[in-house]
Amino acid sequence: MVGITYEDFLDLDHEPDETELVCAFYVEPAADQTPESAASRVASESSNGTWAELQVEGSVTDLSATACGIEDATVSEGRDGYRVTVAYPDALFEPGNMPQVLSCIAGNILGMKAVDRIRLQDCTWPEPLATSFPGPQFGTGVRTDIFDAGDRPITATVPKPKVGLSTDQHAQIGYEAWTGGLDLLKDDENLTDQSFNPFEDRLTESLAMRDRAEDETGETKSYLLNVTAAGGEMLERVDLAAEHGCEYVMVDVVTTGWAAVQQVRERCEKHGLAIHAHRAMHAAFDRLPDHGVSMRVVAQVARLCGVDQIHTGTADLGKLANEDTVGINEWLYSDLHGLTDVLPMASGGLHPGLVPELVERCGTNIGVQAGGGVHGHPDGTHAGAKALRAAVDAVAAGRDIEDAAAETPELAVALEQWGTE
Ligand SMILES: O=C(O)[C@@](O)(COP(=O)(O)O)[C@H](O)[C@H](O)COP(=O)(O)O
Ligand SMILES: [Mg+2]
Repeated sequence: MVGITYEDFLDLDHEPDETELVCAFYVEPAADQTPESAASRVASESSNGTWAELQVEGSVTDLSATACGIEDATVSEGRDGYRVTVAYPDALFEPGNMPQVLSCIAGNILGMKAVDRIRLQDCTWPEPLATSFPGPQFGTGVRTDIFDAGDRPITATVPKPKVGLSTDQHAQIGYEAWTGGLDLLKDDENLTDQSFNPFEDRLTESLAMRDRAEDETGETKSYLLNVTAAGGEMLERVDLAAEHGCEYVMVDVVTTGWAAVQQVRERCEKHGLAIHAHRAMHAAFDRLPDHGVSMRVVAQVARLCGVDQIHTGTADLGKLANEDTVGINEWLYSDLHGLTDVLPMASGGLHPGLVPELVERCGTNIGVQAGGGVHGHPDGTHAGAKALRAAVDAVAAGRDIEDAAAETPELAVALEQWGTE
């Protein structure tokens, strides 16, 4: 038997091996703590230690995490902050169980009194753990596997107002957006199965309009159908989406929870459906730079769990606060032990005039969603769609948007209305 205390979880000479999950935390120790004592408490409480000395069998310590790096990283004036690196042994984790992994690295430690602030900033995922998750089926491949978009961004629109439209109105807006050149219709996050626009009616009527639009345009069109609901009900909605010939489902991954996301991934594998991840509530824990869980880690978790597309912000061009859109996108494209990549979706306050700068910052391997930026067009949805598509086509072809506006009056009106900033 050995006695383990917090101090046993600190070893600044420890070199993580390739099987360990390595996490980077931002930590502000409490007044009565040193950086070392705070770091050891982070490693202990996020693996298998606690506040009292424990007498344990030697093998138990094989599951113990190690705080193996402490660097000064003050983010806010007058507050001492540190970048604390913690290495977690593979055996601590249940393969393929994301809630269990998060209960370690983003669990009780976020509420410890030993730290005034703590934020999980980044993870380096080792092969054994990473490959115990399915990853995405399609990723950025949706641009060519589902659409014939080549190297241009795919486009999407959310009917606005967010909720309150009838099923007929919703489907009609879809028709006008699709025939205006957009690839995807997207449900808003709070539109699920309300009486004014019931789920199955919305599904069948929207897909009927989709089929008409495909016939008229000769282009593939699809629908980000929001299946978010309580566990069993959500899986039934996934089955319905497949049954009616939809290529996608949309899930709000944070409000739904990762266990449910993993269930949806399994079901989508069976049907060959792509998963669009919306992230409502993410800002509850990633907005502040010195506490919580970064959007970078949320995106990593979403990729492992198998979403094909995820909202990552507009590189600060839109209406919502964004954290490191470009860095997160690069990670979503990067190699992860052979797991498929993920298509970032830029959304939130976008309009055609912002497309050149968006692509300048994020490249073309993205999705561009505009709700207000399409339906707020002075001439309506169809014109708004034509304007957005013309902007995306022009920028993807390296053309000046003003020149494109000379050929597409709808784009000229949009630029007149909202400018290019
Ligand atoms: O409800 C909205 O605000 C949107 O539909 C955008 O509408 P607009 O195009 O009309 O702005 C999206 O939910 C946000 O973009 C989500 O935020 P994020 O992409 O940052 O996750
Ligand atoms: Mg929305």
